[in-house]
Amino acid sequence: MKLMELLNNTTYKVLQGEADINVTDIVQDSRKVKPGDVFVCIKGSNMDGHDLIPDVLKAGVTALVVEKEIEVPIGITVILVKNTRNALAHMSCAYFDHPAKKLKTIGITGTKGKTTTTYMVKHILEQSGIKTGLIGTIEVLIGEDKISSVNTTPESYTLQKYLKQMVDAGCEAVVMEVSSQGLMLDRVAGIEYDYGVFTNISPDHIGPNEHSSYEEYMYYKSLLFRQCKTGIINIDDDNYENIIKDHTCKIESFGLSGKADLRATNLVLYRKDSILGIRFHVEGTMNFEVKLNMPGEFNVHNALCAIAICKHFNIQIKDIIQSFETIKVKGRLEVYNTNQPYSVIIDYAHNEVSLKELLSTLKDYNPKRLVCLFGCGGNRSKLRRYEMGKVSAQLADLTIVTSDNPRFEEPADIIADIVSSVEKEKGNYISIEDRREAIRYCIENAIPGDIIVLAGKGHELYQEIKGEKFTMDEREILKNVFEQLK
Ligand SMILES: CC(=O)N[C@H]1[C@@H](OP(=O)(O)OP(=O)(O)OC[C@H]2O[C@@H](n3ccc(=O)[nH]c3=O)[C@H](O)[C@@H]2O)O[C@H](CO)[C@@H](O)[C@@H]1O[C@H](C)C(=O)N[C@@H](C)C(=O)N[C@H](CCC(=O)O)C(=O)O
Ligand SMILES: Nc1ncnc2c1ncn2[C@@H]1O[C@H](COP(=O)(O)OP(=O)(O)OP(=O)(O)O)[C@@H](O)[C@H]1O
Ligand SMILES: N[C@H](CCC[C@H](N)C(=O)O)C(=O)O
Ligand SMILES: [Mg+2]
Repeated sequence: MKLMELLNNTTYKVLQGEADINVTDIVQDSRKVKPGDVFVCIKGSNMDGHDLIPDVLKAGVTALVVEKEIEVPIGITVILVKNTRNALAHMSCAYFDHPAKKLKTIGITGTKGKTTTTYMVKHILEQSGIKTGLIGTIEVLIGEDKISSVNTTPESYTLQKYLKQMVDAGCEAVVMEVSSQGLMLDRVAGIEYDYGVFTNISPDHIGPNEHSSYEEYMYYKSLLFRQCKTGIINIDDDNYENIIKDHTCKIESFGLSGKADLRATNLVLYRKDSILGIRFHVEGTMNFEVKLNMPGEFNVHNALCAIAICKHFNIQIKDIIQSFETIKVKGRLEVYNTNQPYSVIIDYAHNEVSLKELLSTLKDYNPKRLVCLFGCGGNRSKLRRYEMGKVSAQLADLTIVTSDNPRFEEPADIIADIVSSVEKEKGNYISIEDRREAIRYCIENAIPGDIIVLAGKGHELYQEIKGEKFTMDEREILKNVFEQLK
């Protein structure tokens, strides 16, 4: 493909050579270049691509895209742009022939609920025969293909490649998580979303390599509403006005508030044997009753958000109703059917805020006992241990302290950190280092009416110990324990 065609939507200056040349591929990782490629130099958090120019020249690249003036041998084309990440995104759109324009695109941003809502949308759309690709924290789904994710929002070239694969696989729509880092680092530049969606915002992702302040975090999330046609927002969030500040799209809202265009009313928690869920009424631009097969009041927001999106796809109400009766999102308030008079839930809550929200919403079901099993990741913030220990001691009737990816730390040391704060709060607890044994203990000692939460691992299918990932699926562990109990 001609380099100048790739640069069609980018402002650039030719520093050396010619833009009217053929290039084979666009690459931003020196370890992946091949002769004939154009190398885009990106300054990252660990490495500056401009410093790797001698390596890529040796590997035979034809052209370089840079954001600072550099000197290289004659014969190589050098293109100067203001921002190489942005140029990479626009060049990738062109290279894959603008796949986003061939799909109905839904981008979801917010601190919590993105992953859950994407799966709800996919489930509803596919229930009505609309083939839908998905991109997010857990995986990328393209037809029958599943690719594990590295980032929630992939880097632009990879993202455009996935979108092209979706078009080729016959998808009509894509639903994807758009992280604030994705917006900040131009991973989604060049896409004009049909629907930009805001779930909620609270302080998170602030620190080295992420955002410098809450204001900055909010600012980057707000950018989605300058690159979509319709914005669908949670009007119950205190910060929604900051998020849609300077928006360029049409705005629609959802929420529990009477001002929302699409509202949920008459929320009723339900519990039948081991199954937990919530019923509510949808009012406003649509009107019907939903029985959601997932517990938790915040899932009403996620479900309402999914309905507000799917409304644009002319879905029949009966398909929406049916989807919510069968929905299951891997590791997000995933109710494991125990066939016993107590409930077991697998969830991804792995910090103070999510654990607090999770335990609080489950308490509304008036369990006989709320049992919370969790550990904390090794080589991660130590603060998490004290905070999660405190929350569990305050809200759960029994805390089972165990392991969650100890990585290079001693599991017993992590457990001791957590226990110190559970004890400080006078929480009722026991500790069992081996997570399998801890789960077994919970089930063997369950009493009717209990809600048992396995928190922190969610969709993860491994336990990481000393650099090695050992297979571990909490669903399998539960299945084995229940079989042995028969
Ligand atoms: C801080 C950050 O965002 N890092 C991401 C970023 O790496 P980076 O820009 O720092 O890259 P770098 O390693 O400094 O390298 C700079 C450049 O040199 C190149 N390079 C590097 C080494 C080399 O030998 N040769 C070479 O050419 C690199 O390809 C790159 O072009 O680009 C990588 C490839 O696209 C990402 O995988 C990586 O995400 C890391 C794993 C990460 O943890 N990111 C987090 C902060 C993140 O993005 N999280 C959000 C939200 C998660 C959520 O809440 O759900 C997400 O969307 O995932
Ligand atoms: N709307 C919501 N509000 C608050 N908490 C939520 C909401 N939805 C889900 N949660 C809780 O947060 C956890 C993560 O939810 P989910 O994966 O859907 O969010 P996310 O925005 O994709 O998060 P991440 O940035 O961690 O990928 C869930 O396991 C649940 O405990
Ligand atoms: N993105 C988070 C996920 C944590 C999940 C938990 N299971 C753990 O490993 O601590 C992290 O890497 O800190
Ligand atoms: Mg996510």
